[in-house]
Amino acid sequence: MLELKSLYSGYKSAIILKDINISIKDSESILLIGRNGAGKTTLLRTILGLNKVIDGSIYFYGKNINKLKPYERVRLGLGYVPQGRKLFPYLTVKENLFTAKNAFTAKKHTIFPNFYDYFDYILSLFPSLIGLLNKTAGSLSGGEQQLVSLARALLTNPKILLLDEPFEGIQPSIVQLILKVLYEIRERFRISFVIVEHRLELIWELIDRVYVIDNGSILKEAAKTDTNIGEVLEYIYI
Ligand SMILES: Nc1ncnc2c1ncn2[C@@H]1O[C@H](COP(=O)(O)OP(=O)(O)OP(=O)(O)O)[C@@H](O)[C@H]1O
Repeated sequence: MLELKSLYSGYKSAIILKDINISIKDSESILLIGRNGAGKTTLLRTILGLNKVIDGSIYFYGKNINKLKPYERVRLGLGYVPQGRKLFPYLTVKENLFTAKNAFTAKKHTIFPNFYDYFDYILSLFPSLIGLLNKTAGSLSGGEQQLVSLARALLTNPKILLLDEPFEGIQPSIVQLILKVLYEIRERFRISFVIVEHRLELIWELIDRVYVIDNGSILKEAAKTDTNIGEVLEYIYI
């Protein structure tokens, strides 16, 4: 489904990611771990097109998407829940959620052909957002904003969802709600996840493979069922 081949990327001032090779099959999910500044966020941003590919390729269902703009990638099926939510603070919650509409209609949803039916379904997963629809996103708490960010990404109808530290600074009841939603959408729509998270106990059931990123390169990788998985997970403590 998603393949990164000898990928180099970074910022104008520096090459951060070096020779990244990752391959994700349909309905498979991965965890990215690594110390602060290792390049995890840069990797998610590069997959989404927010950082330019310097060398190498990104394939999505066999199509090279290197040159596509972020909105075009979202229309193909890449969803993103960025670190720090990145909502439009002066737009209402409803307006933030409706920014997903064009990406939704760009492709067929297997169960919900109509955006408004799908919108009602997604809202039913986040009942606490119903009373907040007309509030500005910037006036919400951090946890509520994270729910809006996740709901917005889901409304684009992603085939793969990139989640950058989705539980950072979130209270336990909202952490549990986010997990419940992720389990439900995985069961129902078989979507894949790329998760950056250091609290293994939260996401262990959701993932199939772990990659350790260090200084912009992949240092180790293992499937959950591999015998060396314990050795790979030790890097979470570094
Ligand atoms: N806008 C930028 N311009 C230049 N360098 C940047 C920029 N943003 C990040 N970097 C650098 O890129 C490197 C990787 O940062 P990145 O945010 O991808 O790491 P990370 O693994 O996600 O870290 P964390 O766990 O702290 O979120 C760091 O050295 C960082 O300083």
